[in-house]
Amino acid sequence: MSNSIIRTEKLTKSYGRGAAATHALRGVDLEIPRGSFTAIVGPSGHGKSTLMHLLGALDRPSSGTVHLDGTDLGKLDSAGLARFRGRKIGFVFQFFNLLRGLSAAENVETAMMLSGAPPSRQAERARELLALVGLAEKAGSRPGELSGGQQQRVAIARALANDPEILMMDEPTGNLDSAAEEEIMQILLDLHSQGKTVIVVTHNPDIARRAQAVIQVQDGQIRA
Ligand SMILES: Nc1ncnc2c1ncn2[C@@H]1O[C@H](COP(=O)(O)OP(=O)(O)OP(=O)(O)O)[C@@H](O)[C@H]1O
Repeated sequence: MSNSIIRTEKLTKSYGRGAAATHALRGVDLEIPRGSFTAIVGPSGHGKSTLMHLLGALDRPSSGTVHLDGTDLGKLDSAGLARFRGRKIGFVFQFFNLLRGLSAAENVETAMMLSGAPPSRQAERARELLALVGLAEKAGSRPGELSGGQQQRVAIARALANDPEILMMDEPTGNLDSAAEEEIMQILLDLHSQGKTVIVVTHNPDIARRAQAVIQVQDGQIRA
């Protein structure tokens, strides 16, 4: 097993065509070690989210390759890519993206719908994961009844539902106050110490300071 869980070569991504094209990534070579805690930082609009989307198989590059756990993502068709992504990666976004009409537990269970696990096991695992993020008491609450920090913890529990090796987050604390931000940070550090590979796109210097590795994206390239 390689020591890098993600490796990219000459990765580029352009949106649009011709004179109107935006060259969001312009040749990115990077490696992310298995089990590391990596922050992706850089000025707004310089390509961080685009990079995360390519690393996480949410989008395809214009050119170049991404190897994720030894698999060349460019060799997978759309269905294969979706399956691979579902197995390997849990995602957390800035605005939580929870389903408003469902309870916290049901939100976590939705991520397991395709796992084939029996519903009783899914319900049990949802409760275990909510307990892990300190929300055992709130399993029956809907997102509207939870604070921003609590909603983000539900989103983390959901991202962990299928026990992914990698957790990818785009500005997970961007919408939170500093107390909630610290709670989320502690959860991320715990997950990292349990062996998860944690990759966080962030403007938050506290997160970047506590990461093991920092990747600086500027003008669509990695700054050495
Ligand atoms: N779907 C899209 N269509 C067209 N242009 C896009 C698209 N997504 C991103 N871009 C452009 O690509 C460039 C990089 O955007 P990206 O979202 O990756 O930056 P970012 O560093 O994550 O920014 P922020 O910190 O503000 O979230 C920007 O110029 C943006 O306008």
